[in-house]
Amino acid sequence: MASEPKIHPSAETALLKVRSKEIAFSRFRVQVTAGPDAGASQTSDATEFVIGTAPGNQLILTDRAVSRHHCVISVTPRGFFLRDLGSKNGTTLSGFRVEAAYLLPGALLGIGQSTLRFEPLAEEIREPLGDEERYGRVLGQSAAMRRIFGALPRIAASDSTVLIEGETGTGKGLLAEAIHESSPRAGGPFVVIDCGSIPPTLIEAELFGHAKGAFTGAQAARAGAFEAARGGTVLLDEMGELPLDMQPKLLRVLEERQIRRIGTIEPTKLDIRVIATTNRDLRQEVNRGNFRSDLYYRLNIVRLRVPALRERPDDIALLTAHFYRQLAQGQDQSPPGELLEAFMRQDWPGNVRELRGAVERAVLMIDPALFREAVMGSEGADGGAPALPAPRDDELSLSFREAKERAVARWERTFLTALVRANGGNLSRAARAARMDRSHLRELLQRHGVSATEA
Ligand SMILES: Nc1ncnc2c1ncn2[C@@H]1O[C@H](COP(=O)(O)OP(=O)(O)OP(=O)(O)O)[C@@H](O)[C@H]1O
Repeated sequence: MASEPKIHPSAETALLKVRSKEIAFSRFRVQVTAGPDAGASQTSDATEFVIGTAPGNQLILTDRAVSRHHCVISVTPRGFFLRDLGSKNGTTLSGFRVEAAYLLPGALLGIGQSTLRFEPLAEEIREPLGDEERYGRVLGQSAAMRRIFGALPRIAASDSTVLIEGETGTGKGLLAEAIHESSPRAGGPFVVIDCGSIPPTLIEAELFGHAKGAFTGAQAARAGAFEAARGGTVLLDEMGELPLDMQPKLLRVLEERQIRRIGTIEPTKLDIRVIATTNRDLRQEVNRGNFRSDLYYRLNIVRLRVPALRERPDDIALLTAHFYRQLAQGQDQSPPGELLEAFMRQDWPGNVRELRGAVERAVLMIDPALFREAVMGSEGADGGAPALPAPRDDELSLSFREAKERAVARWERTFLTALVRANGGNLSRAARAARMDRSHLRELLQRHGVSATEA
């Protein structure tokens, strides 16, 4: 993602104001002054304004040299931020090609054959901020998260398709689950389909199911994930990874609300709600030809963008305290001040997931008993090798994905500690023994707080 340049501080705050119960942001107008759409003009009514030829954009142009989702203008605390969305012919500002820039009043943008004039208005739009610092199991006290919490009750009550965007580890999956749990479908199933991890050859059968004998190995009829989610919600996780040839089939399901198992002719009616998550900008994927525009349009009914943790440092203390309470089992329940201070200074490229891992390591370092338990595990049946720890009671209420994530992290730590110990604390020997790349092992050890000597 393009880094945001600094602008004069006086231009800040006027654009996006956070008050105790609401957030207010300035409106602006974009007018086409030259090109095939000359005379067209549009005023913003949200914090994002997308310009391109696809339906669903805020300003839709017919100019054939313009991409489907060409560029976006966002209202940020620092200014009106213009970003090219990987368009084919690029975006210019006063004759210079730009990836991203802050716009000043009267700025002239060049896209395709068209020239557009940007003008801020003296009007503002207000949106409510939630009072609560949580929604279901999703915590947050930053304005960005409270803005999402403010919108969620309405979103959860509806049956609309939701697209959740955000970097890895920002909590998209947790948010999707919270929407399901506070929706009228809460009593129904919540089925997660990880589009990124199912091999392309299996994905159709996983989603739609199959009839008996539909292909070699199909000994019995089997329902797919969509049928399993009847009366509930389907989470299409990592939607951007869905192979292109599957996309029209999924589009049909969303449009017709019915599926056909592989090998059957009769359609089955579905009563499901769809939530999709992605850590890619699907608009860029549409421009690149990796994602179908019509499917994006179908998914993009309600769009939520979960900000990266570095964009909402106000959440770090709350999340650290929460994870600390969860993990420190019976110890002094508040995280040490120095830990918080150190955490506040970090960038967290792995977002909340990385923060959780760091808290877990810190807790283990502080409590030798917990550390021993994690390292020794319970004795396995295979002659004393540390077994994968059994799930803790509190983990049984987690989603399968989350519980597995935690178990794998614990197993990794157990394995690495034993590996380093068995090799006299020597990194190179340990890497050779485990047939691992030395720098990869070093990185893993650092992540888990296990030390080894470099020599
Ligand atoms: N706001 C939050 N409050 C409490 N826990 C959170 C929050 N955000 C994330 N987490 C925790 O962080 C971890 C990662 O969250 P999650 O799997 O939902 O992220 P994601 O954005 O879906 O990641 P990916 O794109 O990699 O699938 C989980 O353990 C989740 O419970």
